[in-house]
Amino acid sequence: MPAKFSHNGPADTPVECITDLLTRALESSEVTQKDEYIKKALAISSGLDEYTDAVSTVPSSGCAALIKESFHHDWKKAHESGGAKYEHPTQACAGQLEGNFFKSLVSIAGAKEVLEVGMFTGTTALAIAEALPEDGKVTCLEIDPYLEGFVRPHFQKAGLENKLDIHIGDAASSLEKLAKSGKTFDVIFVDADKPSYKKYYDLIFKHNLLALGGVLAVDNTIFKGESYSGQPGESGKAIRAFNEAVVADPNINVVVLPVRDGISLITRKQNATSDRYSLTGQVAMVTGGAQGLGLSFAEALGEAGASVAIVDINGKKAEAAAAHLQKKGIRSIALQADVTNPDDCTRMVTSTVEQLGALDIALNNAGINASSPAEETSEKEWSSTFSVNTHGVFYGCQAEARHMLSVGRGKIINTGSMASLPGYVPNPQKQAAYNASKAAVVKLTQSLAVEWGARGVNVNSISPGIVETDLIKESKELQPLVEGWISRIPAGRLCYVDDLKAGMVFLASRGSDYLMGHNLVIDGGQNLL
Ligand SMILES: C[S@@+](CC[C@H](N)C(=O)[O-])C[C@H]1O[C@@H](n2cnc3c(N)ncnc32)[C@H](O)[C@@H]1O
Repeated sequence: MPAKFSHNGPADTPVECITDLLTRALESSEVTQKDEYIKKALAISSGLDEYTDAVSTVPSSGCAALIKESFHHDWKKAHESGGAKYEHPTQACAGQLEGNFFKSLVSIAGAKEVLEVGMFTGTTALAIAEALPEDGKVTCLEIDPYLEGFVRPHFQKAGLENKLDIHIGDAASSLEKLAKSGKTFDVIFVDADKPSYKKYYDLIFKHNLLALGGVLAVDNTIFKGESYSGQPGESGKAIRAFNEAVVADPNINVVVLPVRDGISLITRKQNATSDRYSLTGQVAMVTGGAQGLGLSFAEALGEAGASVAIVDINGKKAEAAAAHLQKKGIRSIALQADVTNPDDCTRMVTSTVEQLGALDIALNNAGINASSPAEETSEKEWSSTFSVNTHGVFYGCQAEARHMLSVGRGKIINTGSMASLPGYVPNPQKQAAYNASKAAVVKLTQSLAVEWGARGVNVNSISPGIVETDLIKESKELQPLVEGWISRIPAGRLCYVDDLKAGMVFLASRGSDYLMGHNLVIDGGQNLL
């Protein structure tokens, strides 16, 4: 009797053919026939790994040498002589096919940062390094210090040492340390002690170590069949529990591929709308971020998951603001820069990239607001207003775009003002220079959006209404104006900072990918009356 399969047809895969042959062998009472079935089944199973290796790309000479050395190293002696922590089994080396698999995965994912949990002799790490771009890195976590000495010379020989970062120690504490550094990874490969898999999985997602759109690959998730058949040992049981927990996680998609001992590919669900507003793993920079609206915007970006560089002309205040964000658990740095100086703008971008690893979001928010009757406005007030509010925004955009265009993505947001709107002029405040400088910001935003949009860089602006700040609450000159303003605001009140924060996150997130050159006016409807 042939075996029965869920598709109701004849055996269709190597495993089904083996199953069919063994079923026939079991049921056959004729010894020669039984042997014949078993031999055929054996030929299929024993030839599979060799065949898949043979018809997949030949590994580089560096990878081939490392695999060979991993299989032939005297691990018993290495352990007994006090070198290696354990007597590693040779089969711990994932081998040629997995090296090939990860090489392809890294290329398909366009990965730059890869994390391997459980390095052993680094054969997969080396294949990954070969596939990474020049500035890519494979970070390897390994508990046995002996293996670092084994692996490094091979990377050196391949000229790839600059792409290797090894952390020796228990993987769980290394993951905690990496999380503190704010790093995220495009591909993570978990292949260490099986009983700790669930712990590693929880740490990876708790600390957002997997970049948005990244892939987590977990090895040995079929675990010699123990995951679904027979009496599993400690590791088999752990893998069973791990697989059950992963498939029940509503936030991810998982597929278990029967590649060698099973590789699970796990990705975050991409269809949740809320995912599009997450800034997890991204790096933002906010000019004029040390106080007021700039600091609130920086807070909003940090609360949505971004690391934040606070840039301000006042370095001390920038440091205090960064410390304030750090206390809230937001990874933050402070940079002193004068946005009216193009060199400072270039430096704030390079320092952010150097210290935080990227620049995904830039908010050009530094601005000044002076008032005077137009007929009396001094040349100094006029030029300083334009110098900070308009020239500073342009120099910022320019420096930011040079970086963002080179990586093909980025979000630039400029702080405009309700005062920029064509049909509205703030009244009775006399601030012609300010109004004109902010109108220029909006036109600049539209122009840059048109120039850079197709190259992956979104440029938009945000124009807040009259925000209820301490300055307004405490100013004797402004207080009498509040009632008049409110009478012309359909929302019936001044704007709260919280009214603006979500708008800022929207402009910074993938949620606004199709929004270009838009001036997001959040003014309670004031410009309509
Ligand atoms: C299966 S091997 C890794 C094979 C490797 N990924 C490859 O592709 O060839 C497992 C490795 O995990 C390491 N390991 C085991 N427990 C660990 C732990 N708690 N923290 C870090 N590494 C650990 C072992 O020393 C061993 O080198």
